[in-house]
Amino acid sequence: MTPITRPDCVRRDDEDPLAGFRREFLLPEGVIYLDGNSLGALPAAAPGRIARTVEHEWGERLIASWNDAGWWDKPRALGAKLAPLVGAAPHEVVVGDGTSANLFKALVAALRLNPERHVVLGEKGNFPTDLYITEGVAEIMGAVERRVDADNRAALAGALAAGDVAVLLLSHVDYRTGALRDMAEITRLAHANGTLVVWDLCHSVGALPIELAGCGVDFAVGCTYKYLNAGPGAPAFVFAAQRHHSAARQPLTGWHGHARPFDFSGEYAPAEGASSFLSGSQPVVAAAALEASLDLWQRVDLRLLREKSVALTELFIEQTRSAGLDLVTPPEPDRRGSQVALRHPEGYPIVQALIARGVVGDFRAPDVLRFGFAPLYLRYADVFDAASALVEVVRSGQWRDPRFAAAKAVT
Ligand SMILES: Cc1ncc(COP(=O)(O)O)c(C=O)c1O
Ligand SMILES: Nc1c(O)cccc1C(=O)C[C@H](N)C(=O)O
Repeated sequence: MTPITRPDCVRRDDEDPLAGFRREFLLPEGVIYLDGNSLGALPAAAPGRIARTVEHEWGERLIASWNDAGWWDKPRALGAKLAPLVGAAPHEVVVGDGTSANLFKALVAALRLNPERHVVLGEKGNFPTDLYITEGVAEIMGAVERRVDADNRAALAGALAAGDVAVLLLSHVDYRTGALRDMAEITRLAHANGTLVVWDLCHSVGALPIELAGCGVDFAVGCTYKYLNAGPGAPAFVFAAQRHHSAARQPLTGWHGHARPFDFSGEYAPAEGASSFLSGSQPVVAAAALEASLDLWQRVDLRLLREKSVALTELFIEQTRSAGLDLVTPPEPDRRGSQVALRHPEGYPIVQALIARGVVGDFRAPDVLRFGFAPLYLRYADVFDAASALVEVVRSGQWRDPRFAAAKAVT
């Protein structure tokens, strides 16, 4: 195979149908940002949208904005905008609260829908908040928590076949390895065993097309600050399948999830659709950034996004092969999300040395170097340069410089 050159990559950028989206993000000069799987870049439209919300809607229009600016309905309006990105109907998704809180609500709702069963099946090595929330839910609900290797189909099938699993919680894409799970097949397997499924979409939404309704998923949650670029701590979302709307009962029954909140009634009555998953007042200013981002996402062809994502990850894997690091991410493109994870015992200083050169990836203990590929603002030439930098840092031993072994950063 002829080696790929930088001019080849520049040519691919020239032909890239998604190339124009890069201009819709504000990116620092001289930085190749491969951490959009942790915190996405800033959409150029977001600062203006936030300023309008603050200065006009809040500053001038004050309380009237709950109605006039659509603040009250924002969780539903944003849910409807997000719905096509996850293959759901508009009324099956609401935006609000954080991923952890929504996980809590979805897991309790699922347990209540399957009262004869008492096990919550999670996955070994899932993102810690998923594990901790599951533990908390199990304790409160008098349920039992079990964990399985989500990438071992026989183990998963065996755990489900036990016949006592009320709900299965899995990440669609693993935050550390980047492994993509077969949502359709696993959901089918769970249902065949009488188990409901909650999918965590944090690392797949905005990275690839998702078909929640098509796969028959029961519930799903996800954040909006990674590939969806809504900013740090941006409101999350929750999906509840239409068929569960009448029976599902989430536990944080606040007034924003009430059927008639302005009756100020003393009794709770759930709102229709996924709206019943809302609890209290939502962060309207933060929602403005998400709205700016989702407006941009309405124009994204998810098939092209996935094609480019696969091409970028392929390119990075190919071009870093000579560095000799172990590939943690599945080599088959259809089994990975939009990230590449590599293993090296000195991963931390290697990532720091790369950051010093303007290539921003991250490190996850104990030894994983993670690189996220956001197809809307990354160019093929960026990926080529980042891969060359990694190979050079590893080969030259530059990472041994004592300044790269400094105290570990929080992210
Ligand atoms: C799989 C997964 N779930 C949940 C979260 C975060 O939850 P929260 O948005 O509540 O901090 C993350 C990342 O922070 C994650 O990677
Ligand atoms: N949500 C984060 C935060 O509030 C602080 C720092 C990092 C994050 C992250 O999103 C981490 C990310 N989920 C990960 O996959 O590691």
